Amino acid sequence: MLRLDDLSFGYGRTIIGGGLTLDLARGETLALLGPNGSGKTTLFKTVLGLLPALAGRVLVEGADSAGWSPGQRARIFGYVPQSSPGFFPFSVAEVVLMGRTARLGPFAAPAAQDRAVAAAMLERLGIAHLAARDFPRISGGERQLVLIARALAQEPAILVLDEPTASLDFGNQRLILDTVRRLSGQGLSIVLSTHHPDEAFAVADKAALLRAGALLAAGPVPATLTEANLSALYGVPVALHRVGGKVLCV
Ligand SMILES: Nc1ncnc2c1ncn2[C@@H]1O[C@H](COP(=O)(O)OP(=O)(O)OP(=O)(O)O)[C@@H](O)[C@H]1O
Repeated sequence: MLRLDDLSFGYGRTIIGGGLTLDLARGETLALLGPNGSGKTTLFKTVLGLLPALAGRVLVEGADSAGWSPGQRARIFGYVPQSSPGFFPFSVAEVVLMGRTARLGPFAAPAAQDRAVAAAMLERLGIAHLAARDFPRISGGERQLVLIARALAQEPAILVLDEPTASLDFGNQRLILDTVRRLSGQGLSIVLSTHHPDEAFAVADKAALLRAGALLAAGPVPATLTEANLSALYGVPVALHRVGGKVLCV
């Protein structure tokens, strides 16, 4: 579905990272981990086409995405950026409907079909009851679900989530992770960044460890999220404990 082929990324002439080769199949979830400033968001923006690749390629089902229009990209990639306060002065239903913009022609207004898709995405995420609520007045966890619904309203093949659980309480973190798991089970490919290896163990099939813009390790979670790799990534001793079928990172 998605292949990063020897990709370099950065801002203008400033290279933040390079030499990345990664693969993501349909329905797979990839967790990207790395210290602050290691280049996770810059990499995401490059994959999404918000920044041009400085070298290498972003391939979607074998096709190089370099020349794609924003509309073409929006039909492949749904993006939920790092959490932001509830600044949209709109209802939840309107925020989700905005996700249909990429599917509309120039100057076209949303049609009944677009409203139906938006409503279906609210249902899919279990938040249909919030439709009429003011987006700025719902909880942080609910807002994150609404933003995921908005990205899904684009009907993308790949969902990119930048630290989707940051600033959420424990229960809402769980809610978002369960949602990620469910969506990948429905065939969506998902790339997410996180500062919590536990989360990668909980939801991801693959992990990529980014240190100073370079891949320290990448591959299936059990082989990649090892004590040695995580200790090297974060520069502190990391121990993994298995408790009730889950892996906890200490
Ligand atoms: N617009 C920009 N121009 C130049 N450099 C930038 C720009 N935005 C970010 N950087 C730099 O790029 C590097 C990587 O930043 P990035 O935000 O991609 O890291 P990150 O891994 O997502 O960090 P965090 O975990 O803290 O969110 C940092 O050194 C940052 O200062």
